[in-house]
Amino acid sequence: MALDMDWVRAAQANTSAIERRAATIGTRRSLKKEHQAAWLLKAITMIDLTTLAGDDTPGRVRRLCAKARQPVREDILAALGVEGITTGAVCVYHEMVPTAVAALKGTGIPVAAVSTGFPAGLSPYKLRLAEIGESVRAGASEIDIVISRRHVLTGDWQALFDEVREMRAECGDAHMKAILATGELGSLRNVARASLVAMMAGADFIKTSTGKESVNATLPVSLVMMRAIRDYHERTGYRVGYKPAGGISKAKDSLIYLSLLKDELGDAWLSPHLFRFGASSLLGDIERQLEHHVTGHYSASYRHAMG
Ligand SMILES: O=C[C@H](O)COP(=O)(O)O
Repeated sequence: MALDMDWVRAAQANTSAIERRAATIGTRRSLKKEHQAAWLLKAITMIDLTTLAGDDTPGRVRRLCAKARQPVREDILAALGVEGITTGAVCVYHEMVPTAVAALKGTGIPVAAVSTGFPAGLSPYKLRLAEIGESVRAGASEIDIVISRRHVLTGDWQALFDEVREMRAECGDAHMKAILATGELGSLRNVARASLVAMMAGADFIKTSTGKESVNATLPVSLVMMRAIRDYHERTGYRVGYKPAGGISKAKDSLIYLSLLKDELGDAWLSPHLFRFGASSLLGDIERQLEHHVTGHYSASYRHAMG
């Protein structure tokens, strides 16, 4: 759609009310026993299993892909009466895309590539756009772009809109997740406005963080972004997905995010098509909790290594 500046300017965020609401989220619901196990299995299907490190190697990426195909030990799944679950996607840097695509061949698990000068988004604009096409041609079917934070910080919504729209066009058939890097946007009001502009420009998902900012996914930010998604759906009929990313490493936290998602956006969003966790180590803790559910014992976390 066109950039609707009246709508963008009208977006506000009452920080103290949002923080109060966020503080109660983890205290209101408690999932036990098989309900907890079922929600944790659901969470696994929504993980973008991620490795974004300078020392990534093909071997590490292949091990991560093996984990994406078989995220939980077979005996634990058998005891739960479940089979055939996988993570939502595997997320890597461009250079690792061909390795991940080959390792996931035939599984239907998509490969997501971080792009556009990730994480800072400050390389030459033309190169940032070209990077998207390179990753799509290498086989990535999901592209996680980073926005120029300065457009938000200077209130240049038109520049942000144009940038995201051009990036969306470069993605072609690939799904685009727009990383807002909320920890660098200065205020929750800016988060609300940037979320709206990214959706107006065609983002399929809005994502909190690269995982490299000093503050990554938080509950207050999630509340603001989910409400922007709800608002956008109510006004346009389009469902945009949500991806909190960075620092989500505990099974308990994943349940809190899913409960917030259900409260704010409803059951339609409880699917990998509309919700993902960007996380490198969350799966290990979830597997550990599932093992505890089945055996009554906790194993050491090193037994649930990711890569
Ligand atoms: O998008 C995903 C993040 O980079 C992962 O962050 P994490 O290593 O804190 O889980």
